[in-house]
Amino acid sequence: MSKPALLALADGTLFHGISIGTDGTTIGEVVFNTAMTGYQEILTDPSYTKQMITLTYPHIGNYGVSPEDVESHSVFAAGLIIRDLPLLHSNFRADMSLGEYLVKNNVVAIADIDTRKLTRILRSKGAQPGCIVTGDNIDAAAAVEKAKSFGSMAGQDLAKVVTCKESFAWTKREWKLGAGYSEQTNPKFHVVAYDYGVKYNILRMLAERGCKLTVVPAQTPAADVLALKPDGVFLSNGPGDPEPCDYAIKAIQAILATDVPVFGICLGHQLLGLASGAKTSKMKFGHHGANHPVQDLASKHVMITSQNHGFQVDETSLPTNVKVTHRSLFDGTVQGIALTDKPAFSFQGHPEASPGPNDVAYLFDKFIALMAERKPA
Ligand SMILES: NC(=O)CC[C@H](N)C(=O)O
Repeated sequence: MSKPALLALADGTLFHGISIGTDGTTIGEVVFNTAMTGYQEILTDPSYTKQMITLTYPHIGNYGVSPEDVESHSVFAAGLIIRDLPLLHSNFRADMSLGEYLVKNNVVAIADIDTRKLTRILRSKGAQPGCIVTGDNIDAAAAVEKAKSFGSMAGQDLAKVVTCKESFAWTKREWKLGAGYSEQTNPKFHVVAYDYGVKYNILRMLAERGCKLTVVPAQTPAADVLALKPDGVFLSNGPGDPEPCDYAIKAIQAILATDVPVFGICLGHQLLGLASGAKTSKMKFGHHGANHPVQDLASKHVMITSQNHGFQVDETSLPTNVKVTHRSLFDGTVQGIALTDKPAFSFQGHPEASPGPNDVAYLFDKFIALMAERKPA
């Protein structure tokens, strides 16, 4: 028999359901994600630190979990909120069910709640703190108070919390059916990647395109990075608010003073914006999903993209040497920028997908082309 569970929002709304993960209490910012698949990649994306994810697709867990489908070394999401966990999963790659995985990874999670109602609340009022409690005799008023105690994501520097402790090398390439992951044994470029909470598929896609990578902790000074003589510097995705990451902004400014190509994704995009003199702000409920249309303003192509962010680069704050390259067709917000006087550009969504469509993978090729231009074969 499943134990009861309660999701309490800071505004006092209560959702009664069942516990499908570990027993306990968790708090975080409640967001909704519209991806239909990819729950394991989402749970292990470090950008979700301190966030509880509502998946709007009603059946979550159909294909179980696989040890190969992780985006980092562990689960980072603060909790999972779903409509229905199927009794059975079916997938030749799976080694356990989603429920078993949640217990094994100490994730507090709730199912059997009206996720459509919850999403409508988050959409109209904005993302807000929540608390999941499991067990009998739950004190709902105490759960609402716990939710409120979370405060806001604004002002929280979480990149330095989730980053690697020491630098490491990465050579693993993209996953292929029948072959799994292979190694990059003949690299042409050396990329130093700042780890603000990096997703593995970004590293895999760079390795696939001929890079060997040195992943460095978020607070590594620019001088140490430049001493590694990189052909390019990558700024990763990551959790929290970009604005308090002053060490990163300072390091990026020092790297921009050279002619080394720079590519940023998500938090890395926001940090490139801040380092260039732009401002960032918190969005109402952000973008989380795998079905967001974004336009490349140069080619006019519209791509369906993977998204996961709650902050944005403010267009009106952009200095004259930064141009907008991509725009969200949902709300018109900035989705990509490029410096006009430096080989530096960034994307707000997730070109590495995982989960999601691969429409924006060409940005990795663009980064490779910038490095190749500077370092002819
Ligand atoms: N995926 C990310 O890198 C997210 C960036 C940032 N934490 C935001 O929420 O906007």
